[in-house]
Amino acid sequence: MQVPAAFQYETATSLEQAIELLTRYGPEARVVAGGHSLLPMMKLRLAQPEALIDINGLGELALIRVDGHELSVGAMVRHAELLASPVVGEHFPILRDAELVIADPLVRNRGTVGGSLCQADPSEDLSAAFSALRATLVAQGPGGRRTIGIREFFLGPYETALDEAELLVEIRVPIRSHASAYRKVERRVGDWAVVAAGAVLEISDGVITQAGIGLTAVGAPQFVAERAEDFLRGGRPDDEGFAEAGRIASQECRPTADQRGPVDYKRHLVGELTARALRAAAARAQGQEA
Ligand SMILES: Cc1cc2nc3c(=O)[nH]c(=O)nc-3n(C[C@H](O)[C@H](O)[C@H](O)COP(=O)(O)OP(=O)(O)OC[C@H]3O[C@@H](n4cnc5c(N)ncnc54)[C@H](O)[C@@H]3O)c2cc1C
Repeated sequence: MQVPAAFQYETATSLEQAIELLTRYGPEARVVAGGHSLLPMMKLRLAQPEALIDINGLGELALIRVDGHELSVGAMVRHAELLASPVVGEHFPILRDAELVIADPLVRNRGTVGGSLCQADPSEDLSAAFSALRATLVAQGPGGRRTIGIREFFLGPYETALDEAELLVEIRVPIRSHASAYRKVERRVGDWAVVAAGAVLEISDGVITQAGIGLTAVGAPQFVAERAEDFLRGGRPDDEGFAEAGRIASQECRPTADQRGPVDYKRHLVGELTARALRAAAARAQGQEA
């Protein structure tokens, strides 16, 4: 049986206390949220924190709110809560689509939105979905609060822009007129993505004024396909343009061969899923369910 190395365990009762504990224990301390990523890594001894700071008691981080014209998702919101949220379903179908295919109900009941982003796993679905939405992340540390654009948050696999004693507090996304969708291929239900693509479209007078394309599991820098986004902006939302955007996305990502498939297959999936997500988003913009 795999067991983690010994560690100190602390329960934070406030955000301030969590930051104080992180500061006191230093670089060898980690916060634990749902524990679904961290604990398996500890059991495999890939992570050996000297102290775990449990933030499950921080109810202030577990809210989904509409704040002015923005959706605010607390870092401790569970996957299942994001999936069940009516405001998320109405304004951000890309998040609902993604949550429907993340793991299984056991993981979704416990795993958190903040933990998913902070883990920065290259195959994480929410990282791609929130990157397509150009979300803003709010972090808090000993020096106070700061905001980080999600496209500056991911520094590389398992690496983020958070400072040592900083916590991710909330994720903010403007509620504006846009349409979105997420499409994933997995080997079996509940598995990590072979490839997944998310699309966000803002359309005005029949022209695309802004586009977001998020990709996961294919080494796309910051989980996005920027050249495909540039191509779409200013064009018409039609099948031909979507297929070309998919082709560009398939060229700009950097998949590697693994047990989920060879590089060519993954590039093909990127093209296909990007086009499908764009078509589904465009259909939703016209009030059709996709
Ligand atoms: C069987 C299984 C299947 C899965 N399938 C999928 C899938 O299909 N798609 C997918 O996207 N994901 C999948 N996951 C991953 C799952 O989404 C994540 O494990 C989980 O949501 C991470 O959140 P957590 O709350 O469990 O994080 P934890 O494991 O508690 O933490 C992860 C990391 O983030 C840090 N952290 C957590 N919260 C904060 C915070 N607020 N501020 C700063 N740092 C923080 C921790 O210190 C740790 O380093 C799967 C996981 C499992 C176990």
